[in-house]
Amino acid sequence: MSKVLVSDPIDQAGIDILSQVAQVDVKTGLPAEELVRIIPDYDALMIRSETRVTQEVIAAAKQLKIIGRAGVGVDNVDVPAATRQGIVVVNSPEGNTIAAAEHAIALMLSLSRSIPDANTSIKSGKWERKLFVGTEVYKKTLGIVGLGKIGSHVAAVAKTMGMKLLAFDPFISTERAENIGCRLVDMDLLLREADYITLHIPKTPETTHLINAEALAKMKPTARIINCARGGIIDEVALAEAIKEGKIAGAALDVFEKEPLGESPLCAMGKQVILTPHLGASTAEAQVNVAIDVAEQIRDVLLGLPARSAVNIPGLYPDVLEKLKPYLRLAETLGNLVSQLAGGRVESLNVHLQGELATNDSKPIVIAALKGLLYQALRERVNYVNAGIEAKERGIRVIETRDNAVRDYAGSLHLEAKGSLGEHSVTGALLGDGEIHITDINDFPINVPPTHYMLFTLHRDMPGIIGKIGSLLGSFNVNIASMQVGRKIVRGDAVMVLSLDDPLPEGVLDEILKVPGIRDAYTVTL
Ligand SMILES: NC(=O)C1=CN([C@@H]2O[C@H](COP(=O)(O)OP(=O)(O)OC[C@H]3O[C@@H](n4cnc5c(N)ncnc54)[C@H](O)[C@@H]3O)[C@@H](O)[C@H]2O)C=CC1
Ligand SMILES: O=C(O)CCC(=O)C(=O)O
Repeated sequence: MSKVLVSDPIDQAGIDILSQVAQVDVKTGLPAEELVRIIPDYDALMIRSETRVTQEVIAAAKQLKIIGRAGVGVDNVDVPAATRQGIVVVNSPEGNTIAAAEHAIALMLSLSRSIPDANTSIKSGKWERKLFVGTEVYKKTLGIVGLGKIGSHVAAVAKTMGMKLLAFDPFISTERAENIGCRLVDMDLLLREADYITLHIPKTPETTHLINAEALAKMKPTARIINCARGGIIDEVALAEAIKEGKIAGAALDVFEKEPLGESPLCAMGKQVILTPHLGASTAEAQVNVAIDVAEQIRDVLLGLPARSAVNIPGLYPDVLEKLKPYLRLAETLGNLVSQLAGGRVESLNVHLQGELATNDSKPIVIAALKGLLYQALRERVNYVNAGIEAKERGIRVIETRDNAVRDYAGSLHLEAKGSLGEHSVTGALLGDGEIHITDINDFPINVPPTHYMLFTLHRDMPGIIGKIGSLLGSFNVNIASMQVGRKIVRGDAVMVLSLDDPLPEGVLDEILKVPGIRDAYTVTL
């Protein structure tokens, strides 16, 4: 039975799903060295934001197949190291969107009405009404940095509160921003015009200290900033300084450069600063959502199925994935077949997508073909995560061509491998019921389903040759399940494809190659 380690607090709904397929060990608050010590035992790791999955943890995780982050940000996981090791990293891109957006709005309103300090004041027996006169957000300008899932929901809520909306996001169109009710502007203008700024971007090298002393100096002295995205996007030292010097009016932070926060100049500041301990996703609803979302993906991967929100393999929406699944099987089978025909080192792979396959996102199909192509070399070590990297590291050039005209099948796939021992090609398609058929080998038309043991010959089309091969196999007690011949002209070159019930015993291939008229023969195991 598979083993899953849950190293951060996760809702029981997720544990229940994992328990259907695995032994689940919940061990939270593990010191780093303890995680490194026990991780070799586990097939899957489920975390939130506390556990740091470093290169050292990944190097020790010899049988880990998947890391599930019950949340959005995967900055606590060394994703490149996981990818190199073929470990899928999944997250829950939408499970906590509403929670994080509502927390940002709550912080904005708390800042404008000093709610935390007013609460502390009254509970200490005071009645300080004058001290807590606030400002309204109505008709004020909100600058949203990052108009993705959370930023868009913040926009929708802020709009209904009568706020004017500016947005900075270099990766979305003006039209999309306008549909959400935002004016897309550059960062400089947003900093200068906004009364409130809220950050909803990932932490990347480009966004680290995006809000530094220089940016803070551009803001209005009455402006306030909210960070519910990632610590480190704001330079905390520069922020404390800017508030102290009256360059801006205040800030609310849920995330910090170092978590837990510990000592910080921000802690000593009054009602202008509100701090929460990374609570953006901490609602009952969001925790159930992310736990279920990620646990289902871990369960699927442990059962050998693809994950719907993997961050280090081509991302696919579930409905697209469902439609592509049979084609992924086709691509993998053909990749495996063509690598066995090629026999030696493959230098380039031409992937030609035909018909409806050409209209889909082709990246997963190419990855599946590479996974199949590398299977003989890497066996279980190759997967959807590392197939692209492994192919690149082996210097395999991948050429992709496409033709969306529909021919004999709704969609078909043609793979052409060039390598140290020559050139080979295979074409395959799906029948109506999803069954895979090989429709072409080295440009000879055939029509056979792939089977576990197969024999392919290239020979001269001449009387008696089929009988001779049949008798030869019979003499070695190899049973033929089906046989088909493909040729272009009568008595020219031809291919023969045999599905066998048994593997070919050693030495039989040499005997086949001695049969007059046989030019080449290949055994294939799929
Ligand atoms: N405080 C908390 O507990 C939570 C924090 N988060 C964080 O919130 C952030 C946003 O999450 P989502 O909206 O789900 O992500 P998303 O991927 O839907 O949106 C991110 C947006 O940022 C934009 N962006 C990327 N680089 C940018 C740049 N340099 N300048 C401006 N825009 C840029 C992207 O185009 C995208 O539209 C993430 O950092 C996530 O980790 C998410 C959930 C909970
Ligand atoms: O797991 C958490 O509580 C943090 C959520 C978060 O920061 C995220 O989803 O990016």
